[in-house]
Amino acid sequence: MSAILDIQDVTVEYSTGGTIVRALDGASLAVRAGETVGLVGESGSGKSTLGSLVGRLLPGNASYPEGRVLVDGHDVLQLGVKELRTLRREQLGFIPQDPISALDPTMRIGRQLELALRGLPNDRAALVGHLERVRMREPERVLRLFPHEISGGMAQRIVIAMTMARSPRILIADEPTAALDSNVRSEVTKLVFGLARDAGTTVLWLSHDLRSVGRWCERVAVMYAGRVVEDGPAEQVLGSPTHPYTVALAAADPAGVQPGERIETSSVDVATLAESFRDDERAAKRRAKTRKTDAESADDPEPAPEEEVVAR
Ligand SMILES: Nc1ncnc2c1ncn2[C@@H]1O[C@H](COP(=O)(O)OP(=O)(O)OP(=O)(O)O)[C@@H](O)[C@H]1O
Repeated sequence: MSAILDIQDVTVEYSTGGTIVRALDGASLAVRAGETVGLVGESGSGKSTLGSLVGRLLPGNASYPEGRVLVDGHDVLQLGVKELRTLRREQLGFIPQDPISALDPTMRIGRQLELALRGLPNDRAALVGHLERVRMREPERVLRLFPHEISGGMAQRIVIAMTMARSPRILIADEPTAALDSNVRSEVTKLVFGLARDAGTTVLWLSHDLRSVGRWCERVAVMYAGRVVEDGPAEQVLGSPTHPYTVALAAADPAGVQPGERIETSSVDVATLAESFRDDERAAKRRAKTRKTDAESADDPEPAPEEEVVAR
């Protein structure tokens, strides 16, 4: 089966205060329709940048000089504004880490949900139905509330309801449970994967939590220094990691798999691991070189101004 999402050798650079940070450095990932892929990696490895790039939702200081991103064959980085908007609305769904910031603080939940459902049935009964799908208690009352009157868990359920209402072909969830209390995390995770399965939605789940990735994703891709360094079935990548970085990540993750449960680190040659890790660090430093730029330089590509963030 061909890929519904095909990220090919992409480079992304952020320009800040006269310096350039290379956040993606030849990242590639192909995902087939219906797959659930966990994208893991330490902070700063480029997960959010890769996720946002799929919808061309990067901030204005980002440029992408190399590579292609194909969503169902559409070349996202080359699309015109109108086509891009249509692609986002019809094919993509995003769930951010901080749900409150995704909601408009000045508008009641009901009105926001109604707007998110434009083009679909969005009468009162439909709105209540969407909140019930995300197991919201007292949905009628919640529709009348403002974002500051609800908890983070409720806000995330609302964002999930808005996102999944359109049954997106691809869902990009960027650490969607990281800001939630631990007691609601697994419930929200289960909810997202359940709705995605029912809709046949492909999931790209960005996370630090190897345990939850191992439980919910059939495939795992590991990012390091702006590229995907290991990719395969979850059992294989988490159970017998081959790249030294993946071994270290699995071993170091406190929320990850218990020793002896799935990750076997005892067979790793620590000296070899440390040496390859140093090699990786040196390579990463070279790649993610933070070089001085001349703000006036005509050679610097103008960062592509992004249009409005996709309506939620
Ligand atoms: N808007 C920005 N401006 C400048 N640099 C940025 C910007 N966003 C991200 N970066 C840099 O790009 C690199 C990759 O960041 P990114 O957020 O994609 O990584 P991540 O793996 O998602 O990290 P985290 O798990 O902490 O969210 C980092 O060096 C980060 O500091």
